[in-house]
Amino acid sequence: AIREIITVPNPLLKQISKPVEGGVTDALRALMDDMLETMYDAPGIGLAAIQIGEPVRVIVMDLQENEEKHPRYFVNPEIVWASEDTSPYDEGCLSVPEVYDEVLRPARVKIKYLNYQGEEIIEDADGLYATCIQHEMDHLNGVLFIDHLSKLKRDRAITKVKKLRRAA
Ligand SMILES: O=C(O)C[C@@H](Cc1ccccc1)C(=O)SCC(=O)c1ccccc1
Ligand SMILES: [Zn+2]
Repeated sequence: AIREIITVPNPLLKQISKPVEGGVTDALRALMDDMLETMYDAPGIGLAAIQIGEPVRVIVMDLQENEEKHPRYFVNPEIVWASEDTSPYDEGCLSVPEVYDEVLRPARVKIKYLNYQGEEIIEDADGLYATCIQHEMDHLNGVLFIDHLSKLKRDRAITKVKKLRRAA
């Protein structure tokens, strides 16, 4: 089912999400299916469970490379290594609609997570995959991409989203 995406300002988005206990169950897979459906509908390329109000450490992603659907699921993801060198990207966020700004993040990361089947995966990420997984991992720690910007830019972003909401 398509779920409502929480937008700023909302204290829920600042919560630290809790690790999933008890492995990847059918109930957890149902949540990940809802997250993916919600993400495609938005549309977006990633979604953290907290963005639909579920404070658990679960992320879905589909970078939609060359138009094929390639969904990825991450349960209890961890960044186990990050490169010194960084790369900029004009990020957006479904919880901060119609705001885009440049964020610098490590260019490459090594991640460890459980996949849809509950298998442990260790994987290297670079490019948009690296940028997106770090953006989603921030969500699990209550951090939004605008928290990496100046206070001035952050306040302007929140003011802009408030105006959008009134107009809706
Ligand atoms: O809020 C989110 O986590 C989703 C966010 C993920 C993200 C985008 C860009 C850089 C880092 C992380 C989005 O998907 S915003 C929407 C967006 O960027 C997009 C939407 C449709 C097609 C392609 C990109
Ligand atoms: Zn986001």
